[in-house]
Amino acid sequence: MELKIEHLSKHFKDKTAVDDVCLTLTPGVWGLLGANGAGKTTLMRMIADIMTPTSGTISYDGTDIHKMGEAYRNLFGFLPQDFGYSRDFTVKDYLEYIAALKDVPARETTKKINHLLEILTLSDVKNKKISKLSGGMKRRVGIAQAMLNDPKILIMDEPTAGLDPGERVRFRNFISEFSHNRMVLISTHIVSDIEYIATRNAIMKAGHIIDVGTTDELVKQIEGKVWNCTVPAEKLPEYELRLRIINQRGEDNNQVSIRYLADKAELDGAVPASPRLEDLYLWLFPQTDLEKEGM
Ligand SMILES: Nc1ncnc2c1ncn2[C@@H]1O[C@H](COP(=O)(O)OP(=O)(O)OP(=O)(O)O)[C@@H](O)[C@H]1O
Repeated sequence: MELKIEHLSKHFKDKTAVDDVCLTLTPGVWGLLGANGAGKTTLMRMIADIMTPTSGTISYDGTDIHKMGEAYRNLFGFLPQDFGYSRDFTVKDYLEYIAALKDVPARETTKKINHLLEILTLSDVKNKKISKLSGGMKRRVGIAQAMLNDPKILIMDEPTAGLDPGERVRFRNFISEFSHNRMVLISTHIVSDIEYIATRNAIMKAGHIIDVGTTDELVKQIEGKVWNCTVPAEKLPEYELRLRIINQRGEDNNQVSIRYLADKAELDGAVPASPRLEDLYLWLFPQTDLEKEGM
């Protein structure tokens, strides 16, 4: 089972949002990482077949998805950044409505909905109006609707936005289990949400996929560039100007433990740290770049 994206581009009037992207998705969880404006949403919308590419093709097991029509949609679940629902819908009514739209057989609908409500800890609010739910609950209703037809391909745009730490952990475990024999593509800029569950990651910058690999493969490129050091607190302002400090934690005796990115140690007593995906993300997307649109 594979989803092959070949030379896919999307041009808007004065903007190229996705630029000649080639990527082959295989079963497992795929993290799509990139800063704001990198083109993640545009790419996902084209994979979901709700936006027409300017050029390029997407094929599922060798068949162009446009030729598959309904058959492709039946394989597919999509959580957009903002999913639409009528203000008057209760959670249960809404999921029943989506199940009907997705041609889920009527005899399976109630069982499926109850199962998803339970896993996503929404059973207690199933008769509440969606408009009255918290942001995290609304997001979980969005996740439930995307999974109603048991999709073989599940695409989720920022699924963990608004989830609290407990909900994030449950989501990660749930998706990990669900991804067996399916393709799950998750876009996020919260790297820790996918670091431990992504089989592979694709990194997107300014419309291009700039790297693809397992977390271990990807972080190799910054081995020897991540450092830990404990420094006196009064030195911190000076070091903040000189170094790319990515984490700092106050210690006893007016000391601060810092983690920073640099080609060499720079400070006496610095020890190399094992690189993590978040370090790579910050290496590839320095804060100054993150503030610019399109990186
Ligand atoms: N309909 C549109 N018309 C014009 N430009 C667009 C349109 N949709 C997206 N863009 C531009 O294309 C670029 C990529 O946008 P996209 O939303 O795909 O990025 P993203 O990586 O999903 O960002 P975010 O994480 O903020 O959602 C941005 O510069 C955006 O302004």
